Amino acid sequence: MFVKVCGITDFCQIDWAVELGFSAIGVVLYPKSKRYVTSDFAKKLSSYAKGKILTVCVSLTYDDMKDCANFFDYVQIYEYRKVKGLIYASSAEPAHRDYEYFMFDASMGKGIFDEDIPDWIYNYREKLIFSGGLDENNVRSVIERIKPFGVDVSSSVEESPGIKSYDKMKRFIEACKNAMTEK
Ligand SMILES: O=C(O)c1ccccc1NCC(=O)[C@H](O)[C@H](O)COP(=O)(O)O
Repeated sequence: MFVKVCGITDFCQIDWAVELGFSAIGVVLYPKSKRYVTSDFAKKLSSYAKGKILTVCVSLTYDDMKDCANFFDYVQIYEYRKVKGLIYASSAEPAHRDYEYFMFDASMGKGIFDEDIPDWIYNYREKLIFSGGLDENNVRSVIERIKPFGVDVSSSVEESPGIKSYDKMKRFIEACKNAMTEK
């Protein structure tokens, strides 16, 4: 299963993600985020990660990231744009199908899990990355119930705003792996 850890702000967090078996790291270019990194630093993180793990640059709009988008494997944005490697993120049903993946996300890094999961989401399973308030305790039921292509996490694997925790990342990925193997 595809598991992305978002809001990576340092090289050692990339090493942890690789060692623990995450599929992708996200780097946030939204200036108001507590996980914001500059475009120059985002490029350094991406070139450090290249070949070790998939890389995603994340912001609300493509304009926030356009000068470093080409350094990443995917771009995750909350608007629809015809761009290479699009992960289209929204909490509403997408009007287009022209994306690599659709991320269901109403949280935008706030750690909010909404129990009220819409029925239309099941139509998008094959390319669905489920996100928003996931943690080591609730991810299993999401995987079992929705059977998404992938999941994404940020807040619950942090020890303080913007700083990831190795132990929490480990417990989260283990919960994902257990959900996939212990059926
Ligand atoms: O992480 C942010 O600060 C952020 C800011 C603006 C847009 C998107 C952002 N994050 C996107 C992600 O992929 C998060 O991992 C996703 O929203 C889930 O976050 P969380 O609920 O904290 O696990």
